[in-house]
Amino acid sequence: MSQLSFFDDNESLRFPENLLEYYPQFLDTGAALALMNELIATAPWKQTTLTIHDKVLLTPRLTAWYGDAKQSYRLSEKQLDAAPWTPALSALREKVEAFTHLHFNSVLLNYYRDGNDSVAWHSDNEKELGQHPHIASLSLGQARSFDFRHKKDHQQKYSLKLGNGSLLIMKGDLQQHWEHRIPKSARPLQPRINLTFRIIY
Ligand SMILES: O=C(O)CCC(=O)C(=O)O
Ligand SMILES: [Fe+2]
Repeated sequence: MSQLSFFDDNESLRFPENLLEYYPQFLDTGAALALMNELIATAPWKQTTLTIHDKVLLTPRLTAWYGDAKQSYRLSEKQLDAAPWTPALSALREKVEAFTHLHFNSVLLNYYRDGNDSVAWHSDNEKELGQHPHIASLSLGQARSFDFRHKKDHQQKYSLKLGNGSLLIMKGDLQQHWEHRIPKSARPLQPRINLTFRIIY
């Protein structure tokens, strides 16, 4: 499978390949859109809350969580119960595992309904994920910008468009030294679902 290069004419714009791999066509267009529509209709979507400066706000996206039995995981201080794998998500997990040679025991789904939905700067560095987690991130539907920046030097900043059917592998020191986000868009955008396959210890 072809991997998109992070090389640019300007050598300094090159993102370290030991931290990210991007495969634009992991799923074909039709399969990716069909899966998105199935997930929109069937996943146990929840909108959680977050507290900023003593204000309780709704998280600007919907989430759902699937995993092996007895899998529990603290996400943003919230204990989420993992739903059992569905046939479609089991098949997808097998495809991701065959490609990455990793075994994932859970998947977090994010549903961005339109350009107002987003995820703020963060890193996935919960201790349950281990020191240098491999996270396989599959995107369905609307292409969205994925920004990342160095935690100690925000000038070191990159952006990548995550297209329909693409697979992004996050690995190495990425969660330790970098943070990422999906920004809001002023333009009207179609729905997008992102699935992050994770290994919870
Ligand atoms: O939607 C995405 O591509 C990223 C989601 C994300 O960063 C997360 O779930 O931790
Ligand atoms: Fe993340």
